[in-house]
Amino acid sequence: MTEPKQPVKLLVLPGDGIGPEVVREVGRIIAWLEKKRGLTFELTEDLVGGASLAEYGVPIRDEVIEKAWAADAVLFGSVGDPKWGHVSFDKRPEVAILKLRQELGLFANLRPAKVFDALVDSSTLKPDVVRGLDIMIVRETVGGIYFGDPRGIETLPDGSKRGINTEVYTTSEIQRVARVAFDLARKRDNRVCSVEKCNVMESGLLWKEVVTDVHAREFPDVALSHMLADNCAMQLVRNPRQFDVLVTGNLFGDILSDLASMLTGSLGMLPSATLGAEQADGRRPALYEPIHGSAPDIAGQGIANPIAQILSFAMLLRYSLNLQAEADMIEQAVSNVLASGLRTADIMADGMARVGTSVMGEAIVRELDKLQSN
Ligand SMILES: NC(=O)C1=CN([C@@H]2O[C@H](COP(=O)(O)OP(=O)(O)OC[C@H]3O[C@@H](n4cnc5c(N)ncnc54)[C@H](O)[C@@H]3O)[C@@H](O)[C@H]2O)C=CC1
Ligand SMILES: CC(C)CC(=O)C(=O)O
Ligand SMILES: [Mg+2]
Repeated sequence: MTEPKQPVKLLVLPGDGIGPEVVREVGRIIAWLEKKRGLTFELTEDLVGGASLAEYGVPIRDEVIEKAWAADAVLFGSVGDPKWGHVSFDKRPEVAILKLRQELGLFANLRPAKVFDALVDSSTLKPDVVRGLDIMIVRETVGGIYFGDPRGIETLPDGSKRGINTEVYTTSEIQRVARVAFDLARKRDNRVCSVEKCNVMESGLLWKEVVTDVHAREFPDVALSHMLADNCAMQLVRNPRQFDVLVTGNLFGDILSDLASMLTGSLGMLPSATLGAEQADGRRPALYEPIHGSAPDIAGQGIANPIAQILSFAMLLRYSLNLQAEADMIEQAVSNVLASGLRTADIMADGMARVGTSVMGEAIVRELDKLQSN
């Protein structure tokens, strides 16, 4: 993969709650890359989620999907606002991210749970259990129970109701995400654990069969294991080091990655990349977002941790633009700032200096300056 044609076209969708607060901090890093690394970015910003509902009456416009296709990559904040709790299900702010994933075919959501040395004491687990921990969760994102039919809320003859969602996975949906996981494993510790509930779900049984088949045919050199999702939740807390790459469906991946974030210290630390299929012209649609949501409980206070968003941007540089040196620099700058003792509230510990969102962002840019001059 060669480095990108310039200017790099980014669609920036800050969204709701803390989304705009943490995306703003990426803006500083983009400005730094332009000034100090000679890169040029063409940024297009638009509204999604509750912000779009307020302005346009829909969580996302078709025009925004078109802009996402035209961009080299999408940088997404988060969506969701309790203010819109009354709207019908298909108009909720969260539809914006579901629709982007589905329309762009973003099926492989990479959620790395990596523990920074400086944060071993912030983890929910003992330092020795998490030191050096580096897990990659590969979550399928356009199938499964978030999208299956039938769905809805039906009124029964007696006036009571039933809510329905359906877990559906097809062979090809499982094959393509399994290939992503096996490919990633080959560049890491060469181990994949596939997670489902084949003991009680047919979709899980098919998942296991297809992953086993893809492994045997295409990736026999990678060590493959299987685990039921409930056990996996427990094992992630008991002994997370047993995992290298986890591959799983939409719902289990959503839950297990929020759980894994606490091994790293906070939900505010976990970035993600969501990748689609390579197109005929060689381009691959991709969206980068933290795994957290809009955090309405802390929105507007300037205290959100911007690191998950900043690390998501580092993933964008790595996966969509092949700017490995710049991605490495950002990750190193985050590591150095944490080592210097700065902490947002969510990762605060005794003896450390508590800072807000923008001071953390500024400190990371200062650290980039130091790395550049070394
Ligand atoms: N991709 C997306 O846009 C996502 C959207 N959501 C939506 O976000 C809204 C809020 O959902 P919640 O369940 O509260 O999950 P959440 O992820 O927004 O927050 C959960 C907890 O983690 C904290 N937290 C999250 N990010 C943080 C950060 N960067 N720094 C410090 N603390 C942080 C929050 O303050 C809260 O206490 C909902 O509407 C939900 O649907 C949730 C997850 C993903
Ligand atoms: C659609 C999102 C709100 C679901 C979610 O929590 C996520 O993708 O992490
Ligand atoms: Mg989630």
